Amino acid sequence: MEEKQKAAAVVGAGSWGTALAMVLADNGLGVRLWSHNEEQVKEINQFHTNKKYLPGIDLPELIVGYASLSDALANIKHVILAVPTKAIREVIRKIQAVVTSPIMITHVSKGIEPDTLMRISEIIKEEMPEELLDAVVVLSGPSHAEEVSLRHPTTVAVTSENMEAAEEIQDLFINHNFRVYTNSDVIGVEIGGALKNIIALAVGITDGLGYGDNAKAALMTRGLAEIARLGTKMGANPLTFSGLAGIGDLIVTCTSVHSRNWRAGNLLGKGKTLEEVLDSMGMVVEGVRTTKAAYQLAEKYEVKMPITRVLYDVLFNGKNAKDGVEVLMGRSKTHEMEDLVNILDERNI
Ligand SMILES: NC(=O)C1=CN([C@@H]2O[C@H](COP(=O)(O)OP(=O)(O)OC[C@H]3O[C@@H](n4cnc5c(N)ncnc54)[C@H](OP(=O)(O)O)[C@@H]3O)[C@@H](O)[C@H]2O)C=CC1
Ligand SMILES: O=C(CO)COP(=O)(O)O
Repeated sequence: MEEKQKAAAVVGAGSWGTALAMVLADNGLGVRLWSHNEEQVKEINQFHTNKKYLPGIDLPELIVGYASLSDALANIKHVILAVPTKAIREVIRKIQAVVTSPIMITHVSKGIEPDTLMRISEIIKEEMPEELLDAVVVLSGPSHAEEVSLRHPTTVAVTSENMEAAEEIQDLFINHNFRVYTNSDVIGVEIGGALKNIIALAVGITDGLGYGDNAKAALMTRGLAEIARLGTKMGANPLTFSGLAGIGDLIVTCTSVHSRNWRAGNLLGKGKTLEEVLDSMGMVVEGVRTTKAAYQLAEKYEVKMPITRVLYDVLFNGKNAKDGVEVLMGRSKTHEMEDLVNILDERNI
């Protein structure tokens, strides 16, 4: 039975929200799992499953499905926000309309809003009245829901402008299967988590084209270089990109069969259109919108992001994927580290 002081709410019952609800339930918390889909709520409460998003997994009984957001959030301090980036604003507006006392929001989504170029923590702070927001925490890192739900060893990082809040969330989630580190670099953690999806799409494409591991390693390494260049120019700590939210998440997303971004890229590389691919996925492929946002960020911050630019042309301007690889391989010769070193010099790091 849920005790009021030992409960948390997870908003969004997709694969990640449900897997994280399981971690919290394993830690003894009553978890209110909100979904906008009433049928799914019934399934969670009647059968303790969420078959569409985590097939074959039995959910702990401490997880209770809620169709009413105000009931789910009543007397709750900890809210875990687990919807795709494009739904964040809409859902935050719904949350702020029903909460009456301050909440701590932990967001676990990986994206950047195109056009506004805002990170998710910035959107949350813009939409939530200050008096209702205790703190915003970000949880990110190499963590496929499918493996977390099987209680396989997983590591993530949490960050916040309020490090006491980040430590509170570390305590809430950490257990023997799910190890949580703190990191004080909010920009780096959010940029690393969002932009690795672009590179996973690109790796999926080259795998789909039949290129091998050399191409994969090249995209991952040079992809991390361009993520680090942009992130550092935006104010991130460059070391964050060698951590869980940087290289860690890049590795898992570019190499795992679970990755929706890699799978979508793979289908594109095999000749499917973007529309066909997105229709067939049934789950969010964050990297597509993030490619647009990162392309705009590269323009704004005047940072070289060749992989992002080529992927943008493949996704949105009809460029042939093989020609895109030609463009990347045919660029004028350059130094491996010089651009990042120049950015570090500009920032006196
Ligand atoms: N899956 C994973 O392993 C991981 C995912 N993430 C990140 O977590 C975020 C969520 O991803 P994930 O759970 O995988 O996505 P899924 O596609 O698995 O699920 C998304 C969930 O959000 C719901 N949703 C979509 N739009 C709205 C809306 N407007 N209002 C309310 N609910 C909505 C969906 O409902 P419906 O069923 O009706 O579509 C679904 O329940 C993404 O940013 C992703 O990058 C981060 C780490 C790991
Ligand atoms: O972020 C993830 C793993 O850390 C999930 O990646 P996908 O969205 O590509 O499945």
